[in-house]
Amino acid sequence: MTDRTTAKRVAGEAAVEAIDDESVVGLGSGSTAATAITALGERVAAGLAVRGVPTSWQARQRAREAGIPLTDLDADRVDIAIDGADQVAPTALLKGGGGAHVREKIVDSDAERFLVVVDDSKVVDAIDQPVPLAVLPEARRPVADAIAALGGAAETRMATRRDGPVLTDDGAIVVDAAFGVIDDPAALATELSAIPGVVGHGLFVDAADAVYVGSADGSVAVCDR
Ligand SMILES: O=C(CO)[C@H](O)[C@H](O)COP(=O)(O)O
Repeated sequence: MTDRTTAKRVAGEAAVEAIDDESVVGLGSGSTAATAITALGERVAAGLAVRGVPTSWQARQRAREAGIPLTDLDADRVDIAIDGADQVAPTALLKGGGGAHVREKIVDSDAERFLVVVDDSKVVDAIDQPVPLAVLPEARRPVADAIAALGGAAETRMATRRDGPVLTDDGAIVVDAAFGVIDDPAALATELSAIPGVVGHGLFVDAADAVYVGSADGSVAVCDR
């Protein structure tokens, strides 16, 4: 097991301890959130009564395998969501490495409490990785032009196992928009949301209630936000 794997697992397991009986739980996407789904499945097997709301096809499959009963946002409000992130800065998260950021934002923002689980390599002073966008396919070129007008550079994320772009669970293409170091994530988030054809973006501003940061030595730092 790699150091990074241990760090992710302990963060996921620690966050799952915060889930109360009878909760509706947002189930995040990605490898770190997967450790929380596994740990939650173990608590369900031990008698915890919860219902999960998956943030992606992947999360749904993992939850089924873990034995977690599922519900949806029509039927239930989310009490607590646990999700990963690609970067964690003081006032914002970057998400969408797996292209699930639109559904993740819907579920995570519906939650009464949103817990982020990361290994310690994800904590940064400022977000500097490209921002994933979910874009309607017809809007690819106009969105790229709008990103350029904001001083960024847009690159369509291509699939590795087939010819064509990466598609989200909802059929949007994923465009990664590079801006270098993002000094004002709130302002950029507003600008990205206003671009026609952008279904959603991976900047989550002031969204987390707590961040669980796992380390390779098995320790977890919990940072309330
Ligand atoms: O936002 C996400 C998917 O869209 C993931 O939560 C994010 O990419 C982190 O993934 P991992 O825990 O595998 O590093």
